[in-house]
Amino acid sequence: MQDNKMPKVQVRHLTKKFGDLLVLNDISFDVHAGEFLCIVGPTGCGKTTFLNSLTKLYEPTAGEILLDGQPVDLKKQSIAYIFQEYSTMPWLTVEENVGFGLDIKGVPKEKARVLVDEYLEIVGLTKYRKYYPDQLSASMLQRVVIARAFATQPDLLLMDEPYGQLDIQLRYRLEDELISLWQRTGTTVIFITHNIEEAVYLGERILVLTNKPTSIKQAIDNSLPRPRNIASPDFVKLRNEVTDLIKWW
Ligand SMILES: Nc1ncnc2c1ncn2[C@@H]1O[C@H](COP(=O)(O)OP(=O)(O)OP(=O)(O)O)[C@@H](O)[C@H]1O
Repeated sequence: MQDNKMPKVQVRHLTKKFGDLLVLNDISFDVHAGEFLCIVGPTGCGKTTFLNSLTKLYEPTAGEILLDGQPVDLKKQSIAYIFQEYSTMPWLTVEENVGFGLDIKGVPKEKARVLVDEYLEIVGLTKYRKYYPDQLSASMLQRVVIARAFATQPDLLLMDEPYGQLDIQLRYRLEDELISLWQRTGTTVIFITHNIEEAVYLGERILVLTNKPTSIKQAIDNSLPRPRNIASPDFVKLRNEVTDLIKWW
């Protein structure tokens, strides 16, 4: 049986060097099951290196990352990854794109069909299930990617600046949809962004990173009630606190 108190992710003394370049410098933190954690840090501080260490693309120079108390093993544990570039497959329809991760995981066809239907419905794409990516708008493409990630019911969802290129209105809408999916599914999410307002809008906790060699400058709890209002005095106060911590300029 799973220990409910055990953190979902345990990062212990994670250090990563490329040759002589020290990028991640002895980083330790936990992510709780079902938490939405935002990480903000300056350009080039090693956010992608951190995610690549989580997904085992890079071996840490020192330290370790545990998922559910075990060293990450992608054969047994699933990590979904959403980044800025739309990673839809142009030769597959919307429903095939959403089902792709389930196929890879070997989910039986009937169960996969039910999950695809459910997640298409949640993101409002049921009507477009037979469309191909080049027939969709930017927001619809992003919804396909989100539906595909959540449908696999991952142990952990990593998001790397997914809305960095989108216009602001669309970003707000997609952020709200993301929060409602997260609340509905209880998925553990690590969300990386340069955007302080986005981090305060989304995160239950915000890790602020330093410049390279990167360590954690501060972890800030964010218990602002949802839905959050970016113009409310409490929101602005917290956003200013995070901004003050980040003297990148
Ligand atoms: N495979 C690699 N080999 C050598 N150096 C690398 C490698 N990957 C990353 N680096 C270096 O590590 C540092 C951190 O890069 P990384 O891409 O992780 O930063 P980032 O915080 O994600 O950047 P950005 O904010 O631009 O997305 C950079 O100085 C980069 O040049």
